[in-house]
Amino acid sequence: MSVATEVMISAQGIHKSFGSVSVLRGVSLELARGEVVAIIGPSGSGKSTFLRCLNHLETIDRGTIVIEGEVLARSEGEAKAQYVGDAEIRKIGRKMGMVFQSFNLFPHLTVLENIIEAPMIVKGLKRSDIVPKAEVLLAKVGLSAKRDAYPNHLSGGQKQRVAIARALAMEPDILLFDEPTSALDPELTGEVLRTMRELAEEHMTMLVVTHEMGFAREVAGRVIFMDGGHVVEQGPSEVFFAAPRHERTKAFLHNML
Ligand SMILES: Nc1ncnc2c1ncn2[C@@H]1O[C@H](COP(=O)(O)OP(=O)(O)OP(=O)(O)O)[C@@H](O)[C@H]1O
Repeated sequence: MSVATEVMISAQGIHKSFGSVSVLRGVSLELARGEVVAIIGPSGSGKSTFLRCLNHLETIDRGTIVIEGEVLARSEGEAKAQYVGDAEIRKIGRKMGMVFQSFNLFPHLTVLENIIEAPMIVKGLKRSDIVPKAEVLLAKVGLSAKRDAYPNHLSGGQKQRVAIARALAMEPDILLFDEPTSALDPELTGEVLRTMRELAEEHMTMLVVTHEMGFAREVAGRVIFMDGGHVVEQGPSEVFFAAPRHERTKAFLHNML
């Protein structure tokens, strides 16, 4: 019996400029439930901008974004994209959690408070309901002992694991990672990648912008190579790395591997 693939993210023909600089020039991507997809490419190719467009941290100029069947923005032909109303944007936004390169933890809150803040404020959950869940998440990322510490007493790798726990506390269906290990010293990337690998093994749907070719090769099921605001090439990771087809992909991988 075949099981229909559930499309979690559908982005079609996304265009985005900052002033006169055209950063995304017709980027399309589909992500199915449980997929782990890595987006790789040279600096400035538009990877982070694309991710930020998906969860409305940036607005698109043209194209269509549908999240779990719900339209976020759509454009007819060459027309400017039209967004749905604010309440729908917020509802769609809650389907996605985001982990940033720079962690973005609240420095004046403890680890636990960082994790429970959004569920309490955005979802209106009671502290007594969310604290036990936060403690389970802290155990999951291996940081139970840091429950009451402040972020400035944590290593970069620990901060990023708190940021992952914080994103998970909102129970998103999709996790977006924007270069989660790029700000870390090399010896600290492993612990964060391990946490991400565990999430992948639990079939979390993940879209990961990364410079970590090892992660893209070993954990991602599919790899997308972006350059100059275009998707140049994509494919199952084992095929992508074994036999890249485009010269630009080959040159990029040659420099990275
Ligand atoms: N808010 C902004 N205002 C103006 N230009 C921006 C803005 N955000 C991104 N850009 C520009 O868009 C281009 C693409 O940036 P983006 O961060 O998406 O690239 P990237 O592929 O993620 O690069 P990196 O791997 O270095 O993070 C760059 O030229 C960048 O300067």
